[in-house]
Amino acid sequence: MRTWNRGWHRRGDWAPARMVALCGVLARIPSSRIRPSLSLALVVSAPAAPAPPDVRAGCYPLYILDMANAVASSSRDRPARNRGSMHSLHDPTDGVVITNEVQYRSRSESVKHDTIRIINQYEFRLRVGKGQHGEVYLAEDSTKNYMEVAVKCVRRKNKTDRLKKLRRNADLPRTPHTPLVDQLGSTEHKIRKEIAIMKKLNHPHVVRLLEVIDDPLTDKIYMVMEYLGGGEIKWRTKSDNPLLRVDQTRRICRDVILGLEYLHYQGIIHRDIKPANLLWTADRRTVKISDFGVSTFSYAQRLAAAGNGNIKDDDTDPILMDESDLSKTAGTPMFLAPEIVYDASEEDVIGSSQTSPHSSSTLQLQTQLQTPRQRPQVTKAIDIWAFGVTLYGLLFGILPFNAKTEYEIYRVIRTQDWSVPETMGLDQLPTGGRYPGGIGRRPADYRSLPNTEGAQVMDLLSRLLEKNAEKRITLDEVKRHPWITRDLHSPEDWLRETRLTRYLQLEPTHAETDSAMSSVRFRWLPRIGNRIMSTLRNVKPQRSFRRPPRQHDDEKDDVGVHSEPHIVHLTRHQTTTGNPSHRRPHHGSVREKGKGRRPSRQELLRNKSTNDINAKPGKPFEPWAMWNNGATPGPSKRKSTETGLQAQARSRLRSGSIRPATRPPTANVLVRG
Ligand SMILES: Nc1ncnc2c1ncn2[C@@H]1O[C@H](COP(=O)(O)OP(=O)(O)OP(=O)(O)O)[C@@H](O)[C@H]1O
Repeated sequence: MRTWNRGWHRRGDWAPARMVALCGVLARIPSSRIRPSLSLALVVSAPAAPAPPDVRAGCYPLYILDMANAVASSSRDRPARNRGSMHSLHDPTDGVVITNEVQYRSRSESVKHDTIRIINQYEFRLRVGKGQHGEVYLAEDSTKNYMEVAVKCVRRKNKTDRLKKLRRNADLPRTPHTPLVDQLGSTEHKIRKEIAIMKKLNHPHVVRLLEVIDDPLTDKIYMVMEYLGGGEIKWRTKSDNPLLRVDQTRRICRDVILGLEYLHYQGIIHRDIKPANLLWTADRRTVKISDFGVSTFSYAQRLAAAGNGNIKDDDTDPILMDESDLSKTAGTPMFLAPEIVYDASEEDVIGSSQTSPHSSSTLQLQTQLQTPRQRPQVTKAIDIWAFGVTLYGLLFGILPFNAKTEYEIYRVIRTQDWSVPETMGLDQLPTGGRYPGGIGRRPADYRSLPNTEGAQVMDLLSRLLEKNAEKRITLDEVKRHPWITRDLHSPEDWLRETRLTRYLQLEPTHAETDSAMSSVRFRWLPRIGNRIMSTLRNVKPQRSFRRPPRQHDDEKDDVGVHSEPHIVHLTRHQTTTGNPSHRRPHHGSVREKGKGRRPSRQELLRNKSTNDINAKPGKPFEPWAMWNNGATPGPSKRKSTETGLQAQARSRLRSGSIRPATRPPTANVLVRG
């Protein structure tokens, strides 16, 4: 094996015939023996080899895995049982583990006589959600002290894919120019795009992808994510009244703004911001943006946000480069921005005099709404609109634009103004009416706004729900808006501590990824590992998207800079509380397995989010205190904010009924699906 490696490396060329011959040889070697060293060597020692047209999630480890799979899957009859050790790789660019081998097992539970499904190291507990494309399960990672994770199981192909394939001429030859959607089928393309997007993301207010289990021999792809135990944000009662207090809504908004700001910096337009895609952590202190199923990567936006020198190589991933999706109507109708549902046949200046059934009689709105003459560009501003619709929903328990049919909703979004009820939030604060500064007027300077909650939030809403995308408020302005910073002791501190650059400093350096890779991949093959790493370094030149020189950091910025992302998030929150006793010393790169200490569950729960920046020492922040004060449903109703299944999962986990005291590996049955 070593001789081959040396030979390829020295010659530097790559004859296809040699490749075919080699594949034939490799196919006869048990797959467990050829991974991962050979597959890696195949790629890195063949720099001239063109990337195959069906590069999937784009980053080279997947490409590598595809090559390995091409070889491995040629021996389709290999028994699953003989596969040997799991084949997992860390993607050095983002730390997400890519596993291209699935082992299905099951175990009967001694207590309830349930059968536990096990996929690789993940023990499946309960289904916590079901989306359009797949199901999401609560699972536990047996290799990480039974840490809870969410596993999204998605079928590669669905019925519509098959129908589409039948309609197309399936025998047309593939060329490098064949669109990826045609090569992969639209469902698989969507999953791979979602994965490629999620792999780029690492932020405290964005759900983190931990592992992708993608075995070409199975029809499902598994996305292992951090588990958000608090479930979706519940925002309205059955009778369409708000469920959240106004200050709770503001805290949620602050988290979402920070998450969105990061997404946009990464060039990602989420396209489906709505309460159902905002998930609470188990302690309900932090909200994270989830569901990137219809998200799009915009290279132009990434360039504009990050600057040329800061673009990573994986930003040119072919699956991400397809921006044609942007013009398509995707997302949830009531949250769509006017520029998405633009209709050129409509008059461009529309006089509307609509009043919603919820508006007060003093608010007979007469307004001239201008829609642009030309089809406006679809940009990240659509997320800001959707955020505005979300804010409206959280405040009032209803949505600003509604109608009976989808077509009618789009017309309302394009042409009509919105109105407001007299009160907002569960605490029924007065709104003061839709136009605090007079009908149609919006002060240029926030300081001229009346200093009331109602006047400020109306101003923010009217800037978010601005029909002309070019005039819509930017996220940076939203962050500084007086309603967003209203209850902060020091808005300047908050703005400084939540600066985007602070998260970007957490990007792993080459040294960290190198050590992470060598500890995971090449512990048993150091020489090959070193050679591969040095080749990779040449292939992926060092970029400037790294920590800026330390002398420019102020003291607060220093906190958490070297920590592993999950810990750093907490450190950032600890910093925001200003409580130095919570600060965690640096442990160096936690990516180096076994080094540094992982935080205990108690520590994780103790940490606070930006939400509670005002929490006073000794008085723990409790965003859900309202549930206990008698005016609102009692503690048991607290569970109403969880999905039924999540509540069920929680109580079963608490009672211990779904986790035996010991975990004997009884009756491991391989049930390949
Ligand atoms: N990381 C997570 N932690 C906890 N629950 C989750 C997580 N991710 C998703 N869920 C739950 O599963 C549900 C479905 O997940 P998701 O929205 O990602 O699936 P989907 O197929 O993309 O759905 P959609 O139809 O909205 O596109 C969510 O509404 C949420 O309740």
